[in-house]
Amino acid sequence: MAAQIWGSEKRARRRREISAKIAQMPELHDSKPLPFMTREEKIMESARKLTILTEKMGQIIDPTDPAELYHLNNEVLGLEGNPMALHGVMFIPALSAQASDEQQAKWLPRALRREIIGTYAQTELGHGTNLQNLETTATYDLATQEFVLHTPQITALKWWPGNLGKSSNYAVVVAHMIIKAKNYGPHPFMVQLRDEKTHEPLPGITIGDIGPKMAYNIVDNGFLGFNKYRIPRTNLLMRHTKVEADGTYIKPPHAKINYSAMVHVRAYMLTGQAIMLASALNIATRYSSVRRQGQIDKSQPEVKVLEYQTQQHRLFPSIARAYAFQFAGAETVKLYEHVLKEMKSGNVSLMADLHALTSGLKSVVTYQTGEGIEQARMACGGHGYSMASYISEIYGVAIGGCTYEGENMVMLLQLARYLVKSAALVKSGQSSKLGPLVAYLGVKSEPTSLIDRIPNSGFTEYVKTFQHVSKRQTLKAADMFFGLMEKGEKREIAWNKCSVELNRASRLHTRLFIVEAFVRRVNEIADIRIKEALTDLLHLHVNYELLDIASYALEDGFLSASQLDYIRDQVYLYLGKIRPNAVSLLDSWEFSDIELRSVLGRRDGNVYENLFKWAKSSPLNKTDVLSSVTQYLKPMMEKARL
Ligand SMILES: CCCCCCCC/C=C\CCCCCCCCCC(=O)SCCNC(=O)CCNC(=O)[C@H](O)C(C)(C)COP(=O)(O)OP(=O)(O)OC[C@H]1O[C@@H](n2cnc3c(N)ncnc32)[C@H](O)[C@@H]1OP(=O)(O)O
Ligand SMILES: Cc1cc2nc3c(=O)[nH]c(=O)nc-3n(C[C@H](O)[C@H](O)[C@H](O)COP(=O)(O)OP(=O)(O)OC[C@H]3O[C@@H](n4cnc5c(N)ncnc54)[C@H](O)[C@@H]3O)c2cc1C
Repeated sequence: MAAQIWGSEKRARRRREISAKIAQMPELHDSKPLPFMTREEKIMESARKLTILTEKMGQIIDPTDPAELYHLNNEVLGLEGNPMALHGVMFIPALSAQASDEQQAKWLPRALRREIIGTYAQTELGHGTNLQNLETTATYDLATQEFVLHTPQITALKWWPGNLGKSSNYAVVVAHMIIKAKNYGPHPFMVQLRDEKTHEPLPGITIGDIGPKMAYNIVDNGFLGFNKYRIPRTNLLMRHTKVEADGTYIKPPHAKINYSAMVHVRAYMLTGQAIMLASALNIATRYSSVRRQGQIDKSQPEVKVLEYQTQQHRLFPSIARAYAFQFAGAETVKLYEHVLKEMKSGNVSLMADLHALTSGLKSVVTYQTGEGIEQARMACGGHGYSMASYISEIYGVAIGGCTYEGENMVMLLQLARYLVKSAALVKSGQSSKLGPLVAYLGVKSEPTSLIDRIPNSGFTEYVKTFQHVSKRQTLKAADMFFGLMEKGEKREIAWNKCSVELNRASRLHTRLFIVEAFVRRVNEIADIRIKEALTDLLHLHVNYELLDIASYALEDGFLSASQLDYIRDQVYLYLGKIRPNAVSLLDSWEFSDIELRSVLGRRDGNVYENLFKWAKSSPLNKTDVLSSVTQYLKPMMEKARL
């Protein structure tokens, strides 16, 4: 199963080897539990491990393999981030995709050797989503052949970029490029921020940390201001766009090609989210198979809480989602790598499809991951609320994904643009022009769903039902939009008035893609036992998801009430079937105790001993009487007794 999850036997084996090596290297372990550290201590601890990794990485992993790097990162540095998180996730990808060959030769080897630390500075205090209204300017000075970076007012301060505050000395900065008083829109520039020897900010740069966040606090998200700060013309990233010495602007082959670093993260973060969801579920499911509370049959002893149907219903559909996200994520990364290769050689024809797909997936996956992690936390009762479970930290990090790389509502609306264009093709009889991901919009569906009507139809009728509801909602939302415009509404106003319906269409389309990716994967599996276990999980997935969106299929009578009863019964049937495999389905992800960082979810299952040991090690327990008591509470009580 691990091979299915991680993509191959070899990958699963390598993960085990890497975990085993790390287990033997105490210098790479947390020196004490992270929840007992201050933010400063955590940052220090992370930097300590990071430097050891820079020295020893080659002994543990193949540093050119992103999957091995990611695993090493999760084990050693953990999901709370590290001082170079953005260096790998965005700075290097931005240089790789947007710098010219000559620029790459100058900067990439230095970045890869970690001679310099970089980040991606785009968002500002006043604008994140609406890139067209960023305020930082890069004005070309023809006389010196330099760009002058400037922050005209407080809202133009860069705000949020990870590791910008204290760790990075370089950044890819996105600023509006102005040449001879003409604004060419946001463009990426390579900018040195700090002196390479002293790490002091360079003159003209104001920089710092934005303060503690809901989670992800090892990362020093930062602010940055420029006071007429000059950089050479050749620091504009020039793979696709060029500015010649005389100020001539050469436009890129696609207007949004400079957004590629964002698409990179959107494509890769899906598996990151799947891992966080599976981690939280692993903790909760292990704990639920140890925790005994109450009886189902009063004549019998207390049961493991995992025997309760409500507990299974809380956890198992999310187990199915974690697998589904992992499989959909693997497909998306493949597509991304293909499009990136094409893009580098000038073929931009697939960019729109990739953008639409990743925008939808990013939104649905992060939202459902957050839901699943929070349910996992509640499924642990009181102990879920303790940092000993570590689930609240996992939640805090994962839920950030709903916001970063494009706020979810906004990204769903990006997919909706693509769906509305596709709907227009269908309506004008040009269905043959539809891309493969939306081809179903042009296919006539049966008048009613055939779920429960055709024996041994596998998952086909489920997929057709998802296609039907997605198509119907897309066409309905598009009709509403076109209708408003026909009535004379301005395009943008009409769009806003339909945006809730449009986003519903985007979610349904994305959920269909996720279901199809799961079906495709199960169909490919040769090993009969693995296929059987995943088929059970897929049954739960399609029935649970369909029940969740049933109102869309009921409103036009595509599904009947009796079919809905059947679907509901199937959910209950598969909850029971999955119960014996539940812990194994999560243990198959092979997270080590070091990586999970959860006292509650340790592999040994000694929950109570571990919790008591952990509580005793709390810094508050170093002394029996705290100074808060001697200084305030004791005098208060004494005064009251007089
Ligand atoms: C095995 C390895 C695993 C590695 C895993 C790593 C994963 C790590 C996981 C977890 C760890 C946590 C790590 C945390 C890192 C945090 C990093 C966070 C970094 C950031 O947040 S950076 C800042 C991100 N900011 C945004 O995303 C801003 C969002 N806004 C936008 O993207 C745009 O403004 C917009 C897309 C919303 C609108 O752009 P705009 O220019 O105004 O364009 P429109 O007018 O709306 O559209 C015009 C037209 O363009 C099309 N289009 C837009 N974008 C693209 C694109 N990227 N590609 C192609 N086409 C695009 C759009 O669809 C329109 O087309 P149309 O006119 O409809 O045809
Ligand atoms: C953990 C974390 C890490 C980050 N790292 C980085 C980084 O490394 N580099 C970087 O540059 N940035 C980074 N960011 C910033 C992040 O990319 C932005 O916060 C994000 O893009 C959302 O933009 P915003 O904050 O402007 O939200 P806003 O756009 O102000 O969103 C507020 C609300 O307005 C709604 N809204 C906005 N526009 C529209 C619209 N057109 N239609 C409908 N509704 C709309 C949104 O849906 C939302 O409900 C990070 C953020 C976080 C939380």
